[in-house]
Amino acid sequence: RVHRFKWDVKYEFKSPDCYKKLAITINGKTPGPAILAQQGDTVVVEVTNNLVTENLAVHWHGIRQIGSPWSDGTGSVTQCPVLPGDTFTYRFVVDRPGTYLYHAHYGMQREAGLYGSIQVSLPDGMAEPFAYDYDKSIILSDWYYQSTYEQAAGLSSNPIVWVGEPQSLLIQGKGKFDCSKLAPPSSDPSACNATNPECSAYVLTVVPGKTYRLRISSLTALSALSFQIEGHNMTIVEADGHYVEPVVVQNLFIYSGETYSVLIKIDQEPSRNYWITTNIVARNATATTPPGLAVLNYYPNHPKKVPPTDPPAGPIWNDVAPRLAQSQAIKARQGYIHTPPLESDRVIVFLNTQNNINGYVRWSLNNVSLALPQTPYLVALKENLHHSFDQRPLPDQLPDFASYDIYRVANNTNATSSNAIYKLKFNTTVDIILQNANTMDENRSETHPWHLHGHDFWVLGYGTGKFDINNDPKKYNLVNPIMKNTVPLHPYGWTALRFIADNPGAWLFHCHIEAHFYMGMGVVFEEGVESVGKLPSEIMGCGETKGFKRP
Ligand SMILES: O=C1O[C@H]([C@@H](O)CO)C(O)=C1O
Repeated sequence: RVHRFKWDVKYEFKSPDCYKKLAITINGKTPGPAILAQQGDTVVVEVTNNLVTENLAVHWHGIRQIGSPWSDGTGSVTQCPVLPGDTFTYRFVVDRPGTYLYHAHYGMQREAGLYGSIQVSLPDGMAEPFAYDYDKSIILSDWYYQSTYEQAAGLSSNPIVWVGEPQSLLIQGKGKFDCSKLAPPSSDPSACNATNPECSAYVLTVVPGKTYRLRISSLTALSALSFQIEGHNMTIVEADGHYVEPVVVQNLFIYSGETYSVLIKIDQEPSRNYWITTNIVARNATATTPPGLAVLNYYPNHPKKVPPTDPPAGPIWNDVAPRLAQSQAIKARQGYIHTPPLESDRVIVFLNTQNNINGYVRWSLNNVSLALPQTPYLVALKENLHHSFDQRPLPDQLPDFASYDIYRVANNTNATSSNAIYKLKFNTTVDIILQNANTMDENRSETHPWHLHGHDFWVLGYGTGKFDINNDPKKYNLVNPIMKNTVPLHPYGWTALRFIADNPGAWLFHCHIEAHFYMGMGVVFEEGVESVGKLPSEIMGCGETKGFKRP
C-alpha cells in the first residue's frame, strides 16, 4: 500500500503555551499530522516549502531508508535543502512496526515546531506481544520564545550567547506560560492570553477498566525529561521500534529523539481526573521552566475537572543514578532478541568535549567539530566530488585517550572544525564508545542524546567514569541488548554501541540537542556508497552539485 501526503509548510502565529509566537506548521498544525501506516507500506510525502525566506529539509527519524538514502532528509548530508517555493517528494518504505518520528533537519528548525509522529502497525493477522485496548501518541517538546535565527546567531557569536532553558514544556503541542510573568507593558493583549483555547491543557480521555498503550516520544530542543502520570505506574514495552522486556516505572526518563511505548491500566478511583506531568532533568531549570501539565480524564468526568491534588513533583534534576539505572534496566524482549555479532571489526572511541575553537564555543568528538559543507556528502561521495569536503581520515581514538582526565575542564587547544568524515567498510561491525567529559565549566558534564541515521545499534553497556578499553568490553551485554536509534550519554559516563555498516549511504550520527549539533556535535559515516542507485537530481543543485540538477 502507498500512503500519499501533501504538506504545506509555513510560518504562522501560534500560541501553544498562550504566548503568541511564530511557529513552523504543516497544513496549519504543530505538531504536524501523524503518519499511520502498516509494516511494508510506502510513504510518499510531497513537501512544499512555503517558509518564503528559509530552506527546509524533513527527516524521518528511526526509518532506516534502506535503498532510499536520498530520502533521509538531512540537510548537507543527504540532500540540498528544499528552496522556498519548491516542492520535494520524500518516498520511503516503513519496514518495521513501531513508533517513529519526523522533524525538520535544517539549521535549528525542528524547535520551531515542525515535527510529528509515525506509527507503523503490524501486518494484518499479526499480534503484539502485549495486550491493550487503545493506542495513543504523545509527543513531548520544549518551547522557546526566541526565533531559531536569534539562537543560531547567539551560538555563533564571540562571546557565545547561550540559548538558556526553554520558556515552556509542551505535551502534544500544548503548554501553559504564566502570562503575568511577561515583562510589562505589552500593548497587544493577544500576545499572551491565558484564556486562549489554543493553550488549554492536553486532555487524554480514558475509560476505566481499560489498558492504554501510550506512545511517548520526545523532540525537545535541549531538555532531558521525566514524564509521570499521577497515581499510575507505566510499563515500558517498546523503545525506538523494538519490543523490550516489560519494565515498570513511575518516572519515565526520556531524551530528545527517543520513543517509548508504555502500558497503563485505568484502575484508579474513577470519580476524578489525574495529572500528567513532565519536568526537566539533567539541567537546572527549576527557576526557569515550569513543569508541563496535561490531564488524564477518567470518563465520564468532565475533561476540565481539575484534579483535586497537586501535580506530582518529578525527580530532582541532578540525580544521575536513577536515570542511569533506567537506561541499564531496558533489555530486548525474550522471543524478539536480535543477537549482535560477538566481535567487532573496528572500535571508535569518541571523546565528547566542549572546546574553544578560535574564540568560539564548539562541541567536538576526538577534537574535531563538524562544520557542514555546502555540497551534500551523499552526492559528493557518489559523484566523486573530492574537493567538496576534507578527504583526510579522522582518528578512531585520541592518542592521549588513556591519560585524558575527563573530570578536568576541557583544555583541548588542538581542537579544530572540519567537514571530514568516517568511511566504514561495507558490512563490517563497528563499535562506538561515547565517552563523556567535563565541559568548559568546573564540575559540569552534560547529558547528550546520540542519534544514528540509517541504522539501529545495539546498546552494549553504560558505565560511569572513564571507559576502560581492556576491561569494560568484558562486561558488555551480548545476550539481550536492546536495539535503538537514540541513546543517552550520561554525565561523566560512557555508552557503548555496536552496529553493522550494511546500509549504503551517508549517515549522520549526532547529539540530538539542537544547539549542540549546531555547535558541531556530530560525525558523518559513509558505507557502500558505490552500490547506491542513481541519485535523484532533486537532491542536487547546491554547492558543487549545481551542474547536476536538470530541470
Ligand atoms: O553548549 C552549551 O553551552 C552552554 C554553556 O556551557 C556555555 O555558555 C551550555 O550550558 C551548553 O550546554
